[in-house]
Formats: sequence, structure tokens, C-alpha cells
Amino acid sequence: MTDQYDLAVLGGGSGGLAAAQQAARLGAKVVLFEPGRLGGTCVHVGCVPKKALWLAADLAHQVELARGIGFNVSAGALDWPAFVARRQAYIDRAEAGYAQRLVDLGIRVVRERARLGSDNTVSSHGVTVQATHRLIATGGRPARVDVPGFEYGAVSDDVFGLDRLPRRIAIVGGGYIAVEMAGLLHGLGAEVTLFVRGDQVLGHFDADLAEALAGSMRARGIVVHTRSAVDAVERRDGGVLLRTSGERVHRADWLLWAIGRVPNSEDLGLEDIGVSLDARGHVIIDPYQCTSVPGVFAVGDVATQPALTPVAIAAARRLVERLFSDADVPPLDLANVPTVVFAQPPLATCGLTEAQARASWGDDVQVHHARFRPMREALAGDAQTMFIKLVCVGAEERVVGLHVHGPGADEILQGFAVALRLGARRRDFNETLAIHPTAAEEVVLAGR
Ligand SMILES: Cc1cc2nc3c(=O)[nH]c(=O)nc-3n(C[C@H](O)[C@H](O)[C@H](O)COP(=O)(O)OP(=O)(O)OC[C@H]3O[C@@H](n4cnc5c(N)ncnc54)[C@H](O)[C@@H]3O)c2cc1C
Ligand SMILES: NC(=O)c1ccc[n+]([C@@H]2O[C@H](COP(=O)([O-])OP(=O)(O)OC[C@H]3O[C@@H](n4cnc5c(N)ncnc54)[C@H](O)[C@@H]3O)[C@@H](O)[C@H]2O)c1
Repeated sequence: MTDQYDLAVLGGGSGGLAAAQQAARLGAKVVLFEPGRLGGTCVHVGCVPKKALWLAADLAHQVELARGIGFNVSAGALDWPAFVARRQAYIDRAEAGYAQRLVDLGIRVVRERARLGSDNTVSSHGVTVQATHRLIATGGRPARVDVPGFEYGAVSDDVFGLDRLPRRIAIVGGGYIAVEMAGLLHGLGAEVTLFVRGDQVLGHFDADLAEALAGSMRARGIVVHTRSAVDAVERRDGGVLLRTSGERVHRADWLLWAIGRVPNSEDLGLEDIGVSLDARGHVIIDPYQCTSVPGVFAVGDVATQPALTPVAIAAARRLVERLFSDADVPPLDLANVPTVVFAQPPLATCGLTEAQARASWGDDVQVHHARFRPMREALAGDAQTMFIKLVCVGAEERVVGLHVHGPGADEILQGFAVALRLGARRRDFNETLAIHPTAAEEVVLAGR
């Protein structure tokens, strides 16, 4: 007889693990299928190893600032193997923690790929189960394009397998990953050239913010070519030669394609059971994570929702609380998703861009900017500035967008995201006592 479960989860990444664990805590009988390492993209080839590299690059920059202030220090080159070993030990500990938690919660783990079948089944190579609820949490992978010589380049997963830092790096793309990798690889000592197809890096972010970031990147020595598509790649002298739309030819030791990600929705049996996908292959979900098939749900990067770890986790928890408790759990509020691009220095944003606000409110939009040099940078003689932009609407000046670029922006945003969610007005910001001397105080002082 086929084993019966309350919930079968496909994928042991951020979304799948969160769903499986919370469901088990609520008393559900759970099986989880994961062919790879527990933790998925975020833990193994995403947020965590990326942030480790970012922290290393940030420390190197801080040593430079320390030198500017008067310390007789220099960061020197990173001992790459020692760093990788430390990073891996951190990741291995996290993964071991996940595995133990699954055991403690009585969740069955099948270390194989799975697909959905008829009659509520989920099958892998060796195991078939039936589950009342089935969750697709299979994530995504780096996109590939049909450019001659594409195979001579690497994708973001490969960054974490590097055994040393390449000297001259070319990066194609202008999104999160391209910008983050450009900043941290440059910060660790590589010469970096970025090829952006569009007019600007981070094309979907607030235009002033993106421009501020591009300015910082260039000032630090990253070469940014906009309106520059890479049409062909050749292998040359142990490295690569890129040919671009502007007839530019560029040589590099290593090439990274950072041109977006695609959902892992193939070969899951979805078409056979009638689960609808969008044109790019994402599983179409409603605000309750329901797919077009009753009893089949989706969370995370495989689905039509922002591809961020906290979104996958929050969506997963809410879904299983809806399924396995009596609580009336509303849909996840995606109106003010705070997000940080770990550039050097970071960029943080929450709510609407100015263009989005104007599209809805027209002239009833007020914008307040601040640009200044933070005290540490000024003391150290570093030219880096901080950029803050507040987008407000209506007579009450409700704050609908906050955009920050500069040192510490990554840690500043989280608390202000609460204020935006609660509908704070500029007056509420201005009436909040500042913390002096900090960079964050400029957010509450904006427009005064
Ligand atoms: C370089 C990089 C940096 C990032 N940095 C950040 C960041 O700083 N902050 C942030 O919020 N987000 C970041 N992200 C995005 C974040 O990693 C993802 O949004 C998040 O990991 C998505 O989680 P998920 O559960 O949907 O998928 P994943 O974590 O990708 O997990 C999916 C799992 O499903 C498994 N799987 C696939 N097919 C099957 C199958 N048929 N059966 C069973 N299992 C299967 C896979 O092996 C995988 O383990 C980053 C992403 C990348 C690539
Ligand atoms: N800090 C974070 O939270 C973080 C970090 C990394 C990734 N992520 C998540 O992962 C997602 C994927 O990141 P990403 O950077 O791969 O995608 P992205 O969607 O952010 O950016 C893709 C970029 O590639 C460009 N592009 C697409 N096709 C191209 C082509 N053929 N030639 C040249 N350029 C091309 C696009 O114009 C865009 O600038 C992000 O959208 C984000 O949700 C989050």
C-alpha cells in the first residue's frame, strides 16, 4: 500500500524546509524530497556564501578606511583557501542543523528528485507516496542564453567553486547578481568590467538610486558599460574575448553571465496534472499560494512571486498555517517588500520608486533627497557619499517609498520597513527623535 501523508514537499530549500518544519510542528505527517543539499540556493549558492564574500570585501575596504584615519595597516590579499574553508564550515553547520531539525520533527526525507502524478501521488526513482497537500518548492537556476561561446563563461553557482580570484573579470548583466558580484569581486582585488544591456544598472529600481549606485561603482574603479549587449564569446590565451553590440572587443581572464534565473518547473509532471505556468515557466499562484490544481501549492522562486528568501519562507509558513491550523491567515502582504542589493556599498529599498508613485498619484507625489558624506568616510578622506530618497504621496505625505545607498544601508532599512508598512507619514519620520551622529538620522530628518 502507498504511504499516506498530509503534506509532500518537493524541494528542501528556503521555502520547502520552512513549510515542512512548520507543518510538522502543527502535527502534520510530512515527507520532503530533496536530491541535493538541504538549504537549497540561499545556503549553498546564494545569499549565504555571497554574503560571506561581501563581508570579506567590506572588511578589506574598512581596512583602507582605517589606513585613511591613521592606522598603519593594509588588508593584503585574501587567503582564498582559508576563507573558503571557513565559509564552508559555516555552511556545513547550517546544513547539519537543518538535517537534525527534520529528524527531531519526524519528517521523512527522501534524497531524490520527485514529480507529481495523478491521484495525489508524488514519485521519485524509488519512492511513491500519496499526500492530501502537495507543495512545489523546487526553486530556480541561472539562465543561459543562445550566444555563441556562452559555454566559455561561468554562472553564479560557479563563483562559489573558485579556488582563487581571477585577475580580470567580465560580468554580463545589470541585475542583483551582476551588481553584487561586480562589487565584491572588485573589492577583493579583481579588475571588473560590467556589460549592461539596458540604460542603467538595476533597471527596475528607483532611477536616482540606480544612478547613485552606478556612480559609486565607477568611482571605486569598476568599469560599467551600459547599452552594451555581448553577442559572442571566444576563447583566447587561457581567457575569453567578448564581442559586444557596440563593436567593442574586450579581453578577460574569466567571464560571469548574470542574466537572470529560470524556474525549476520542468519534468515535475505539472503539465500532465494541469498545473498552469506563465510564459517564463513560473508556476502561477494566487495570493494563497494555490496553483490551478486543488491541493497543489507553490512557494518561492519556482512561483510567480518575488525571488527572495524571506518571501519564500513567509509564504511557506503562512500556507501551512492555513492548511494545518484553525487560524485565519491572510495572504502574504507583498506591498512593501524590503530588499537589499549587497553592492559595495549596499543599496536598500522598500516600497514604490518615484516613477511608480507618479504613475498612481501624478503630481501629488513629493520627493525628498539627502546626499552627504558619512562621518567615517569624511574622516578617512574617502569620497563615498550616502544617498537617501523618500517618496511621499498626498496632503499627509504618506511615505510610500524609501531608497538608500551607502555604507550601512543594509542594516538601516529593516526598521523603516515597519514604518512604511504601518503607513507612516513624513511628519512621523520628522517627529521621531534622531540618533546622532549616525547616517540613519538623515532618514528621519528628510525634508526638514
Ligand atoms: C547568487 C544569489 C544570491 C542571492 N542573494 C540573496 C539575498 O542576499 N537575499 C535574498 O533574500 N535572496 C537572495 N537570493 C535569492 C534566494 O536565494 C532565493 O529566493 C531562495 O533561495 C529561494 O528559495 P526556494 O525555496 O524557492 O528555492 P531553492 O532554495 O532554490 O530550493 C529549491 C530546492 O529544490 C530542489 N529541487 C529541484 N527540483 C526538485 C525536484 N524535482 N524534486 C525535489 N527537489 C527538487 C533543489 O535541489 C533545491 O534544493 C540569491 C540568489 C542567488 C542565486
Ligand atoms: N540581495 C538579494 O536579495 C538578491 C541577490 C541576488 C539575487 N536575488 C534574487 O534573484 C533574482 C535573480 O537575480 P539576477 O541578478 O539573476 O536577475 P535579475 O532579474 O535581477 O537581473 C537580470 C539582469 O540580466 C539582464 N539580462 C537578461 N538577459 C540578458 C542578456 N541576454 N544579455 C544581457 N543582459 C541580460 C537583465 O536586463 C537584468 O539586468 C533577483 O531578481 C532577486 O530576486 C536577490
